[in-house]
Amino acid sequence: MSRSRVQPSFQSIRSLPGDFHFAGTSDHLEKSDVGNSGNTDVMSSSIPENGELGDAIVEGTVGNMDHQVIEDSPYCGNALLAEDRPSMGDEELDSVASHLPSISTSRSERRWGDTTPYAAKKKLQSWIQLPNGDWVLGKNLSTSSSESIIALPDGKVLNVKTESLIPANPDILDGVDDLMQLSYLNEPSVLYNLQYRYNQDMIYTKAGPILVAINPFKKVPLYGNGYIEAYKRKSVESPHVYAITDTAIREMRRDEVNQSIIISGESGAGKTETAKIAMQYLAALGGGSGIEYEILKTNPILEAFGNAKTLRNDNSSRFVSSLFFP
Ligand SMILES: Nc1ncnc2c1ncn2[C@@H]1O[C@H](COP(=O)(O)OP(=O)(O)OP(=O)(O)O)[C@@H](O)[C@H]1O
Repeated sequence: MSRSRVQPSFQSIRSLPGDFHFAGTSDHLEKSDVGNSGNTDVMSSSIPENGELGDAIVEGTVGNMDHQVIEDSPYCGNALLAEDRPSMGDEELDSVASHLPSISTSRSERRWGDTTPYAAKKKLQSWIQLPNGDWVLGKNLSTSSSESIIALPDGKVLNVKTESLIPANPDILDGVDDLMQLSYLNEPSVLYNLQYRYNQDMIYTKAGPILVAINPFKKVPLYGNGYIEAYKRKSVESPHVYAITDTAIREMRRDEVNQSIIISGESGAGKTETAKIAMQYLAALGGGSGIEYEILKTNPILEAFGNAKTLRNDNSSRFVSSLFFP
């Protein structure tokens, strides 16, 4: 898998739903000349709301804190002004930034800032939510506790409220197979990671013990006997329904306790298909008579009677509702 950063055109992610706002709202943006940059929708119905990290404040206990600021600490309140930045390339952006009004705040104000000054100093990137709800990845040029200057991939430079910035993860974490590995676990970072993997047909991603599946609405080369054998032998570790099913069956045998796999998602998310993929794995593990496969083959007949076309799903399962709510 390529670890290079996705091209700028992919770096705008639409946030769903439309009425959802968690950090800054659109009024944090002081320039509204940012157009829509190529959006790619990602299923986000099951994505948790932003878990804002990095709000911790380290308080000194001895002496005068003003003299004890550790510059490299992410909790250091030192604002970084445009003129303080090292000139490592980006000359064009630097010159644009220098024409923007200088942003500076008092030391006491800066001390209580979050990790954003640290991100700016290290020339890290941040997510910014545009008025239309899209997330876009920008490069921190300078920041203070109240305002920051951000360069967008399309070359535009924005002056935004610092509190509206969401820290982005370093490039090396692009496409990690477990969201737990992300340094910053927030909505745009999760969406970006899922989209990055989805673009490479990696529709499964772990979130700790949970498996997140993005419905590909197309055939993906992730199933079949070869894969089943590989997961049985544990020769692959990529997140997969087969891996979840394998763990369940092994733990059932080991602990002699029944196991459950809970599959949830909105209509059309792929629950039924996922359940069928899990049953395919169980049938293969069962080996033996092949009766398992015969049972699985009856699915289309059952679906012909029990499924219905709905607005959200051409093949919506209606069995469960009729079972529990006759
Ligand atoms: N892993 C997959 N690979 C390819 N296509 C898939 C996959 N999962 C789902 N799909 C596609 O999405 C469609 C809807 O999936 P599915 O019927 O499983 O949704 P559901 O969550 O069970 O919906 P409902 O709650 O309405 O029954 C499928 O008919 C199929 O076209």
